[in-house]
Amino acid sequence: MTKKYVLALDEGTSSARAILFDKAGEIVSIGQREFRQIYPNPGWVEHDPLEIWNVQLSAAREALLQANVRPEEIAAIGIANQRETCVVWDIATGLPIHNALVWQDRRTAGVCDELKAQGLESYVRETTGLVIDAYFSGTKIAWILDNVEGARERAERGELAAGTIDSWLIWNLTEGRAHVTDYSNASRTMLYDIYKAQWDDRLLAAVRVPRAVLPQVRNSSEVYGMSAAKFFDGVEIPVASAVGDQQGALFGQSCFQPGMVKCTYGTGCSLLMNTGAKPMPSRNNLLTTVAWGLDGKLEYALEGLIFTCGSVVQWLRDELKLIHLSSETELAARQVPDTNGAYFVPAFTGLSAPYWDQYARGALLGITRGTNRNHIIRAALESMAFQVRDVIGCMEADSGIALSDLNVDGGAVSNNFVMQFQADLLGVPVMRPKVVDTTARGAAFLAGLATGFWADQADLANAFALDRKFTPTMARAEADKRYAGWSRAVQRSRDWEQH
Ligand SMILES: Nc1ncnc2c1ncn2[C@@H]1O[C@H](COP(=O)(O)OP(=O)(O)O)[C@@H](O)[C@H]1O
Ligand SMILES: O=P(O)(O)OC[C@H](O)CO
Repeated sequence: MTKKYVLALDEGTSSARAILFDKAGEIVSIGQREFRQIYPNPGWVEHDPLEIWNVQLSAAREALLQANVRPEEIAAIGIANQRETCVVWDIATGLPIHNALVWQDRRTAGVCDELKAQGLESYVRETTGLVIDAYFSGTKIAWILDNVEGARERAERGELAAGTIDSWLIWNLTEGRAHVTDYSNASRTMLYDIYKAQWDDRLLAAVRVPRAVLPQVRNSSEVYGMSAAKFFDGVEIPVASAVGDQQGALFGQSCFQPGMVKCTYGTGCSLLMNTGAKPMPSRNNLLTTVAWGLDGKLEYALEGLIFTCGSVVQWLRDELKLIHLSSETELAARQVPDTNGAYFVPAFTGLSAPYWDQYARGALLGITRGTNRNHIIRAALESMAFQVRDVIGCMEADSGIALSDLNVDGGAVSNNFVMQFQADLLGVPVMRPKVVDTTARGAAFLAGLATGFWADQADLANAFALDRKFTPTMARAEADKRYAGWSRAVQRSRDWEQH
């Protein structure tokens, strides 16, 4: 039977999506399921790994059903995952020993302070390209081993497996036949030497993660195993890619050349600049990370990561109940010409790039008796764009490349107000593609390349089709004035949580 499609599993922070792509790189159908966000304590965020696996599988089946596609027609399955979120499970039963600790979870902030006190900061940066922060997986894996009775001993005996969500999904899809991850996901653990492409013994010892629990690190585009027959009507499908979702978006936007940048507005936001075959160290608190590994060769990226982006809108909806639907924010923001001097710093889980302040907390500043609902909604939306401007400034300084335009994607780019404000603030056009599910497209491309569905990257380089270009209209002086207010607001939110 001719293979007509690739199935991408996009396991994000808020939902699990499954998207079928055809040979032209166009979307054929989408299955999507949300899953529970679990907040056991302030600053703690968990997901139920079994729920993730179940919703991901049903999203995949839904995508097939919707388009009336038979499993035999699928060339490969690719995976793009929320990164850093980690699971520890029992090899014999395949059951998790604890909920997944999500990338947003701050419970290991104190451990990170200790690692800094041990003087490991420059070593971590020079080895992993990262800063020491609770965001990364390493200290989360150690926390689970230390807090589930008997787990550490069992881990040392090789009875447990740990991994990011890609590993967890591959393990389940292959029914335990593969315990693997890819270079891009490994590079988010704070345990992986991105220069030598191997787990780093000094960091494994310092963070206290036994090597035995870790997955084998493989190419981002490679067949890791076949999905078990029972999942797709008796048909086994090659599981052929794994990539961190942000890196997946870089690939899905066909940013294959050094200097190309994409910005994904999801729950969090991540800007990645392709820096080619050499890691580019940052002097401005950005991260150096693996973009992907192909045929044993690593390519790298510079990353500006923003913890809280689209989730401000979920917060307005679910906690403040200022809106019923995310899309209402656009209309509300347009009701007012500006925020009336208000700034919202969404440091719900501390501040990431370029501040890396674990103890910053959210702040609403500059409010007066005249501040209304629309001003607050507008300030929340503007915060996404201000944070992106923070990062772009650092990226330009590090790379010496001035941004000419910004390629965007992710769930929040449907908000035209945010996109226009972003263009105004940066003073460059914002380019929104027709396919904003670029994360999934990256995973599909990588899986399709591994199985010969697409011949090579050149086949994919022209896949970018523009939906809308947002051109800056705000005077530069006005944009700079508003940005200066943002910078002052950020300073007020810093080092708030007592520690
Ligand atoms: N119209 C909108 N305006 C602003 N934000 C939105 C809008 N629609 C969705 N979002 C935000 O986009 C995020 C979801 O984007 P998505 O790329 O699906 O995220 P993830 O991959 O993290 O699950 C949510 O945080 C949501 O609040
Ligand atoms: O789920 P997303 O798309 O917000 O992505 C989360 C990032 O991968 C976290 O590093």
